[in-house]
Amino acid sequence: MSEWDIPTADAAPDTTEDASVPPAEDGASETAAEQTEEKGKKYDTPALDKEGFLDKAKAAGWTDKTAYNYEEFQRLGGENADFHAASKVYEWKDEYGDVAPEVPELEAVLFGGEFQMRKGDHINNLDIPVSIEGPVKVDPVRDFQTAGLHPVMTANIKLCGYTETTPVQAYTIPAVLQGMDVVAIAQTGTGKTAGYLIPVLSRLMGKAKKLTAPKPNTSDPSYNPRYNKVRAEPLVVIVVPTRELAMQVFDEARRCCYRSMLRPCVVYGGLPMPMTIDELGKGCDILIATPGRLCDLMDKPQVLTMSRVKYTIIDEADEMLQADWEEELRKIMSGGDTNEDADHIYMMFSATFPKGAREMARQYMAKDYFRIKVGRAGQAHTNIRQSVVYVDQNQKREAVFDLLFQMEPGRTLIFCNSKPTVDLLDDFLYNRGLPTTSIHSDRNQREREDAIRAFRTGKAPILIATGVSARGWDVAGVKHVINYDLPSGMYGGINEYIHRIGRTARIGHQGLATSFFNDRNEDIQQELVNVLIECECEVPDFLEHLKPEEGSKIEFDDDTDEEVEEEDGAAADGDGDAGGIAVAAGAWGAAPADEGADAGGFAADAGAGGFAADEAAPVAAAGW
Ligand SMILES: Nc1ncnc2c1ncn2[C@@H]1O[C@H](COP(=O)(O)OP(=O)(O)OP(=O)(O)O)[C@@H](O)[C@H]1O
Repeated sequence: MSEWDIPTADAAPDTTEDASVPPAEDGASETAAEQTEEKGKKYDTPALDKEGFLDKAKAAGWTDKTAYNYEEFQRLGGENADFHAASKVYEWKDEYGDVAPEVPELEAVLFGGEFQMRKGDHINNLDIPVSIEGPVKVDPVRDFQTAGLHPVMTANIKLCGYTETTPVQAYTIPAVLQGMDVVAIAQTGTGKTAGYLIPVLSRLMGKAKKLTAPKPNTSDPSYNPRYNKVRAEPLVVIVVPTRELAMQVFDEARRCCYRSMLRPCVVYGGLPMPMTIDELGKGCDILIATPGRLCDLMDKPQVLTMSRVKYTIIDEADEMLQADWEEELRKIMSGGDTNEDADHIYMMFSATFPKGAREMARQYMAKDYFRIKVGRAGQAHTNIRQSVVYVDQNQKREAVFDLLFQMEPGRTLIFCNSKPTVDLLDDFLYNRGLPTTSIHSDRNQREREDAIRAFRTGKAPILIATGVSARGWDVAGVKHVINYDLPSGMYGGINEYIHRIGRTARIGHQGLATSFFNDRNEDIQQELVNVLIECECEVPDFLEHLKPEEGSKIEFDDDTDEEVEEEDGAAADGDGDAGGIAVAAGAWGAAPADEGADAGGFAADAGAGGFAADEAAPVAAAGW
């Protein structure tokens, strides 16, 4: 095997025998045919019957395909069955002191799952220089034990198996503990969720008794949701753009809140409203929500009040700052009965943060908010081996079928740009004996939850999805992401590409991302080449002409902010103080710059709190 942890199949299947070239799906023009000959390959799949394809898939090591079980769906109550939102959380009783006892059964569910992600062997490849800007210096924390966290939180982190902070966590933890508004940008799969949950929840743990609203004892057998329910008065609101991400953040919050007084709840579209109201009625300190459902609930003051909220966190913030969500976001940030006191802290997180979104974010944040950027906004990392192959439009189905036999079977995520393409490709691969499932926004909530569960557990290791639904997904063991359709401009462009490929190679694992390119994708070809070069991946021959000249720098459209330069100028005219600290901190895990550096590996001396030797590096250079 190469230095990559991505095993290929022993031998690529022989696709030349019994070849029958499938007819073009649409009337391919002569030009397209010529281009296919020039750049792309014709995929000649053996003509097999259904059984033949099934045998081929099994021989390659793919598991049996399992049809979606509609009978089981009905048996479980169809749309009224229990949803992920009803998953068990720690039940706090009044008689506990500050720390509640362990509950081994729940602990096994929360922390012992075989499908929970553990950090991989290539975590050092995430050692990417961090730049920060803020009103005060922040000492990065390298390990959780010395981070000043509540003992219950430290214990929960240990149960999660986290030993060291990731670069983004190293700065978010102390910044939040100091009570600052935060914007953080860091690569996909680098622990941004824990980066906000850990410090926020830890900070609340010490004060929960004082701050939280009274909750009923739901573990009491006499608890009756009809009579005993309370109004939800969350202290923390976390807004995420998709239902699946909401469930995932809820799971991480369930782990972080274990043995604490804080009760997490999740609400999202597709959940029956009575069930949502019942769950909130059990008491809610940490509310994870999709924006539409949250706004609906804000209109029901007997169910939810935002008057106690101390922390509002917007995950996948650049997505949430788009015009489509403007109304909802405005309402969530300052509408209704939202607590607008100065003690309300706002945070935004994402792997991509285009300049326009960064400008918009500023209007919601405190004047002196803390900014953390790991590498460049929208940068991928080198644990993802990106490959771009030319595939003519009418060859894509055969190409993806062929590709699935080139790799050792493993969890594979295939992205298409439209819902009909997802459905058609799922049918096509399923009928060829492959264990597929699919997800998009036209599926009902039960189907969506089932599809994700089947993919997570490996029952259906090939998941076909539209890109939009996949932001933030964190599924252990995803070896391969395939962009069946590249996300050209109208489908989110290069930022969408970064989020999609980021479903593999998370937290120190490695993975492969293969993208099918053809003439329809010319609008992102330059940015794609830039990303390939930045991540030290091969640029294919047909894009070679877009490589920058030897010795010249890659230009990323988005990497400088005029607003920051303006801000610098303004500060210079004013009190001469640039409004705080703006530095390029050292590479994570880099060799200490001098003997005084701590073992944490920051490229500066410990006393300087991890700032790099070139501490005076201006913000503009850091690319804010
Ligand atoms: N310090 C840590 N050590 C080991 N694993 C961690 C650590 N922090 C987080 N993780 C795990 O890393 C995985 C990825 O984290 P997370 O989903 O928060 O990434 P992310 O940066 O939000 O990615 P994306 O931008 O794709 O949403 C999760 O499974 C999480 O449990």
